[in-house]
Amino acid sequence: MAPRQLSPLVLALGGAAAVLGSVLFILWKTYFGRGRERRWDGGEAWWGAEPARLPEWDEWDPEDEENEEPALEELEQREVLVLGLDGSGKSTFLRVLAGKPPLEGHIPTWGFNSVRLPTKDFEVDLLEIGGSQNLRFYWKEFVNEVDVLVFMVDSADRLRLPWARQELHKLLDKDPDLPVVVVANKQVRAVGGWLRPVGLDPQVPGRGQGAQ
Ligand SMILES: Nc1nc2c(ncn2[C@@H]2O[C@H](COP(=O)(O)OP(=O)(O)OP(=O)(O)O)[C@@H](O)[C@H]2O)c(=O)[nH]1
Ligand SMILES: [Mg+2]
Repeated sequence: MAPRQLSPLVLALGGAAAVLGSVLFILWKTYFGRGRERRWDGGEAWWGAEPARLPEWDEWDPEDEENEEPALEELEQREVLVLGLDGSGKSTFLRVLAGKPPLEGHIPTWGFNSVRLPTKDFEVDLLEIGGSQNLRFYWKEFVNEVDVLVFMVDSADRLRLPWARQELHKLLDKDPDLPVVVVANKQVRAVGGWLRPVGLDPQVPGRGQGAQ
């Protein structure tokens, strides 16, 4: 029997997904540079660093400029990849970190979304890649480029916890040394525990697990 022909719609969707992936990859490379060396040091918890504070207008004195801290462009950068299934709360997390109110309803991220947070010593770039199924394929391309992975889990979405677990473990297989923070989101709506369903032991040192 002759093999079935792929419909033009399937071909077009496949082509669009491939183009989107390539664009994502090029943008990422342009944005963060190629082959970053991970600068993780367990004793150096840079995310606890004091946020940069801009001076109040009446505090500003031009004579202080010589003693000023390095300009933002001179600061070292840290890259944080924020992944998780669609609807787990990645965009909301980034918005809240950037001091913006959460959006009403779920507006899927069809590519990526980023926030830059200055701290006293570093600039931290957080990059979300959308969690819909056709974008998950590209996640693994980025894990070796970042300093930390934040993996967002919707604690209330119990039916999809095994999928979340599977996706997380695929990423960890790709880079076993990657520092990971698992955020158990939407806990108010969840019933029961969450860490074990995603396959991580809360007692294992070296894998930070955050909970919201
Ligand atoms: N109750 C509750 N709802 C949340 C929380 N965080 C996000 N949401 C809601 O969950 C829905 C999805 O949130 P998003 O931040 O868009 O999810 P996402 O992970 O970025 O989804 P994709 O971009 O599709 O991968 C939205 O309706 C949010 O308002 C939370 O902590 N608690
Ligand atoms: Mg999103």
